[in-house]
Amino acid sequence: MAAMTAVRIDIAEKVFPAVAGGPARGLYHDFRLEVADKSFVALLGPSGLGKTTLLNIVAGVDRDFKGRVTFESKAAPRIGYAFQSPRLLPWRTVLQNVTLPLEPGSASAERAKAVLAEMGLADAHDVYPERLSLGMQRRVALARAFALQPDLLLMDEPFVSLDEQTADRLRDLLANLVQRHPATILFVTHDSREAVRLADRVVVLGGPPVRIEHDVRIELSPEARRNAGEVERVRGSLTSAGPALAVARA
Ligand SMILES: Nc1ncnc2c1ncn2[C@@H]1O[C@H](COP(=O)(O)OP(=O)(O)OP(=O)(O)O)[C@@H](O)[C@H]1O
Repeated sequence: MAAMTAVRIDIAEKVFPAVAGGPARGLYHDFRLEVADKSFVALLGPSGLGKTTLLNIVAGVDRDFKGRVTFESKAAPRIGYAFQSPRLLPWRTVLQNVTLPLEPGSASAERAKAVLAEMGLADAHDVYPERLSLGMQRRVALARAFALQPDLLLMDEPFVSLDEQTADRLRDLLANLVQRHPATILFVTHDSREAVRLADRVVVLGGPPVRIEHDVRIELSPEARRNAGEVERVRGSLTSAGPALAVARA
């Protein structure tokens, strides 16, 4: 049975108007992307192409475009957004940062504590963000995103500017979170290894205007995803695959 679609993105036109004598920037023209329910889709593409703009459009933060974003299940879905920087409130504790976007109540607090425990942060509830390493702050940001139980989770290079070991540990934590709490995820990255390691579908973008150059299904076991050689093999096939060709390997 075909997977249910969670989100249909249809951008007929997205242009940033000219500023200070520079040219207008036409980023999107007749762009379409359908995201299946509970799928983990990595969007891979060069810097400045328009990936963050796409997430902002899907999040409803940027409404200045022609087209529409349709959520199949709900008219008002809950959308989580994890950014390049963790964006924690410095005057709130770790637990307060995670509970803040949730509905007040003991169920929310318990859920926040449970996700923090999954992230190895059970002892850090009362700590203020400035006392945490960047890696730990990123873990809090992930806990905050998952505690929200979003219908759609948007992630914009959430592991950028970390050392490789810390980034890899966070990728493991994210993969474990997704296994336990299945979610529909749109994950922007420059890093094709990261895309293959985490996603079940990698959409390689080119342009401008942004177009889908390759759309590749990744069917790797959790063990294979932790195997650098296996990730490298699939990564190598990403851009050799024709448009909309599936690379499948159990
Ligand atoms: N508010 C804005 N006004 C004008 N131009 C903008 C605005 N926001 C982004 N841009 C331009 O649009 C282009 C796409 O930006 P965007 O941040 O979406 O790219 P990106 O693919 O996410 O890049 P990166 O991977 O470097 O984060 C860039 O050239 C950027 O300078």
